[in-house]
Amino acid sequence: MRGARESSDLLAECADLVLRHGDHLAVDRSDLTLPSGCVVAVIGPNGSGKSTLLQALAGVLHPAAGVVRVRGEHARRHARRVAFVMQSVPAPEGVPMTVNDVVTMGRYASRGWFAPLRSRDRRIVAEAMERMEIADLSRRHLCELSGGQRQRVHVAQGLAQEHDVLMLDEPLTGLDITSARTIDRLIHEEPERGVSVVFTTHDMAEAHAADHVVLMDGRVVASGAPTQVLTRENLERVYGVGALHAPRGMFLDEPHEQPVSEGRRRPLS
Ligand SMILES: Nc1ncnc2c1ncn2[C@@H]1O[C@H](COP(=O)(O)OP(=O)(O)OP(=O)(O)O)[C@@H](O)[C@H]1O
Repeated sequence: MRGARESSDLLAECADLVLRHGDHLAVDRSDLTLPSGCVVAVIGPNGSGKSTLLQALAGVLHPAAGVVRVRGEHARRHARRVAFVMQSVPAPEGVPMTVNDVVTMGRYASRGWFAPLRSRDRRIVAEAMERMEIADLSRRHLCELSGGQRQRVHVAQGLAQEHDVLMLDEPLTGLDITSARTIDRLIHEEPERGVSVVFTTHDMAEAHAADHVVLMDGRVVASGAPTQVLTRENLERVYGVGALHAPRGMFLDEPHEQPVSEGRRRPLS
């Protein structure tokens, strides 16, 4: 696989990728190249293969055909360096785990399950909780938290790993503005710390604010800068003509309108 960029600039390369869940074809033959050190948003309708693609990039789903490379390695080999936060994990009933316990589990990926925690591990856990603004909840049980608080706990668990890629499956879905803002800020801060971020979303404004967008519809339909991907033609092809009430600035190929995002970043406020 050879693109315009050198492999060192690339987060991921997929060639002739086919992804299945058992007999079900979820992602048909697709090629994809993702740049490193930036924010990648994966968008598309329900069932279009966004989560499935993320699972393959995270190395937890093996391709039925084709190759997925992350930082030049087979995705499975790179999986240890990926913090993967799944979509709305339910709180386990009757399991008395505190927020601190759950975030600390993030350390086991690199420390192993039985190695005693060192002060560095505790510091990393504390910092992850600070960043997700859940330090005051650290002694609360997971089942006592709201959905948004729980989502922040799971993101903090991902942050507590030694990761160079953060993958988040619909991290903002169903969240109140405080939780969404905290996670949104983190998504856009991570590249400054050398971490690449890939997340799935249904939020068009979040896609506009990303550095790179992948549009899915049972395969990769388009991939590139938001201005190249979020065009009227592409979005109508995937979501259907006239299916969307298009707010001002939704189609980035219509320059007479003011884009939702200006510059690299459009923080939630
Ligand atoms: N574990 C599974 N077993 C069988 N089929 C699955 C499984 N997970 C997903 N699928 C199917 O694979 C296809 C892609 O699903 P996927 O979850 O990747 O879509 P998505 O774009 O993330 O959807 P959503 O926006 O609704 O979360 C869908 O048709 C879905 O029904």
